[in-house]
Amino acid sequence: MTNWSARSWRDKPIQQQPNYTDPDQLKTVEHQLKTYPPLVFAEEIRALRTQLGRVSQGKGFLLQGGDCAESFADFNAPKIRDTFKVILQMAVVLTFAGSCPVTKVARMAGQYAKPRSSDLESIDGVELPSYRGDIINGSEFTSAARQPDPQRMMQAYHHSAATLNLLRAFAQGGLADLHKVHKWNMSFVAANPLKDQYLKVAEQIQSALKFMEVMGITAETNATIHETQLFTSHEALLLPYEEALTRTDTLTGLPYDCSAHMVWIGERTRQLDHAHVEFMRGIHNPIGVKIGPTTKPDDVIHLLDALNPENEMGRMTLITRMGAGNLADALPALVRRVKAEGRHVVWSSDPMHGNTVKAENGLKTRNFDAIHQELRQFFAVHQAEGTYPGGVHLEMTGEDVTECTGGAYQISEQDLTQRYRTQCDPRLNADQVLELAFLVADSLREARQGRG
Ligand SMILES: O=C[C@H](O)[C@H](O)COP(=O)(O)O
Ligand SMILES: C=C(OP(=O)(O)O)C(=O)O
Ligand SMILES: [Mn+2]
Repeated sequence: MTNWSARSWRDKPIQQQPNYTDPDQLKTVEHQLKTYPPLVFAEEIRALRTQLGRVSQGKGFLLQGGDCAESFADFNAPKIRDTFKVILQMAVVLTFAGSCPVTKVARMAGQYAKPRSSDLESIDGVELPSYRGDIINGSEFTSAARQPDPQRMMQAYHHSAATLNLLRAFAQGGLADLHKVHKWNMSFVAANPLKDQYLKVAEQIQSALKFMEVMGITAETNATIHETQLFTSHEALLLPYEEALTRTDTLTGLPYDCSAHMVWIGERTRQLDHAHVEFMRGIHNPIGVKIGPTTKPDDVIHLLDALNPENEMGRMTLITRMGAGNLADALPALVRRVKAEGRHVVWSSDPMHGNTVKAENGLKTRNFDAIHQELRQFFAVHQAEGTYPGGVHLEMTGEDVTECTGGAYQISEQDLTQRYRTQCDPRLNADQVLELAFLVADSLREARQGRG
């Protein structure tokens, strides 16, 4: 790797960073973080890369999801448990529909830094710096809270460590038992106003589980029924933090960003000659890049050249976030070019960020039908181009929030104020996530027809 170091990004232009006023305080925090244990182990990161390599070949599916922004205030076991549960519930439906392994990657245990459209927020004539995620500043609309504070990086580290600890316990300690997860899904279906739509798939899963049980494949005899593997991810936006957690793996001698298994570059910070691309090109994690509706085929190829010059499998996930109205026009040219050049990528769909609208009461929201439509179009484009729709990337929570409109419970714009709790963007609630899983089950089944 030519002229790369974990700090070489510092010589490049950079977007979306806080202005820390006390450079000594920042240095102290960075120094401290560099001495702390990594949050994840390089061998786990390689395991995820291997799985994503299989996904890129059409032999699996990627499910990535969680909060838009995790919050320090909302940091508790039920919240972590409920999001974990809903990721697993969705994964069971997709595993069955696709007849393939589903790689689960949470936007958790580190999703604390946010890029913003505007540097300033103004309320009733008062203007303050925008909230940029709990790792940077506070969301309360006061001048004190909005000051970026480097100490928040330490808090983010400790919150991430505790979250990971609980996720690992849930994944291995019995909460991921396939039968349990399926029972939750049956309860979801039974209570849902549109249950007739979802019942068929749920009953098919029920029969498959029954068949396995009769054949002697049970939680007692088979660990895969009882346990699962959940990886973590976040947008690697705050580079002083990511640099401090980048470590040289003793087994391979290669640098890994050990703040999470997978990290991604956002739509706003993926300029080729800027700091984020520079940082990401040198770490050996699997990485994602968000791809918006104005992206040109050349842009994608240049990004792949910079970030994956050896065209290694499992390294790159292209996360398209086009908007339901744009995807059918914008995606085919990108897919064709990547295919023509024989590049190995996982194509994943983020149907959230291109579908954000402002409700009449001023709250940011997204409509369930637009989200579903973008996903359907994503599958349709790949079907038409003979490429593989490899994953979905969702902003979601296990909580019963009212942030996205629509779905079987027909959340209206007026309902949004009831339980609007997000720190940043509107998330699908548990019911909406599962509905989406059942609705895309058919598209996934079709996409996977004839694949091993
Ligand atoms: O999560 C993504 C971005 O941070 C978010 O969509 C930006 O939102 P904004 O347009 O309110 O700044
Ligand atoms: C900031 C995000 O997305 P994008 O970069 O696609 O806007 C996000 O995933 O929260
Ligand atoms: Mn978001």
